[in-house]
Amino acid sequence: MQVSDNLRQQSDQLDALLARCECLVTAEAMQTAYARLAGEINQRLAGHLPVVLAVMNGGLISAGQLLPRLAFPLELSYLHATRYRGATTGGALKWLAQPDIELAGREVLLVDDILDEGTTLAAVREWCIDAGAARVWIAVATDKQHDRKVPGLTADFCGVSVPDRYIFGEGMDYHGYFRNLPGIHVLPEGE
Ligand SMILES: O=P(O)(O)OC[C@H]1O[C@H](OP(=O)(O)OP(=O)(O)O)[C@H](O)[C@@H]1O
Ligand code: HPA
Repeated sequence: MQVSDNLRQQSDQLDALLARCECLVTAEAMQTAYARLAGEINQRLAGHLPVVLAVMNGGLISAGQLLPRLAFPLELSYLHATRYRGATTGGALKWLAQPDIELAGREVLLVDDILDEGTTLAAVREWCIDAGAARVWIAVATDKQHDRKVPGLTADFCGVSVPDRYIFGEGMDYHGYFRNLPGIHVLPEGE
């Protein structure tokens, strides 16, 4: 099948943009971070039969990296709550899918790619508590450093701290693209 000129041009533009971007955290450093994160989760949650919820879409990669490293029985599901929707600043949170596992009395581990302002994870945590979760834990691949966080919201398990810039890769997108990139990348200043 022929790729349209328009798609080919967009693909070339994304390649050109990526070539100008800086890699903040290498793929190797992320593998080290996932391994440490999984070790911490193993220590805290082994024996608790937690429900692990991947926060889609971004949490897909973090969950995929962490789950094979978790060495205890757990149940897995997902939810989709989004507020950036392809943009680089967040708006209102929209639920697209709710978890299909009964959470009453369960320990729940939310897995996401980034804790930025915390609006998403605060709302998801609240939803889980309303659904009867006994305790909600938060694991994120990255935690952005700034003072705009939802008060009281912190990650229990964090891979790497990142500066206050729009980042992508390891599940995080730039206008819907680059989630599949290993490592954490940042746009050139001012773009
Ligand atoms: O801490 P916050 O400021 O709320 O931002 C973090 C959230 O933003 C991203 O999701 P997004 O809304 O982009 O949805 P997506 O994962 O489907 O792209 C990311 O995956 C987190 O869930
Ligand atoms: O810096 C970011 N990059 C990608 N997705 C995000 N969602 C919240 N913050 C970010």
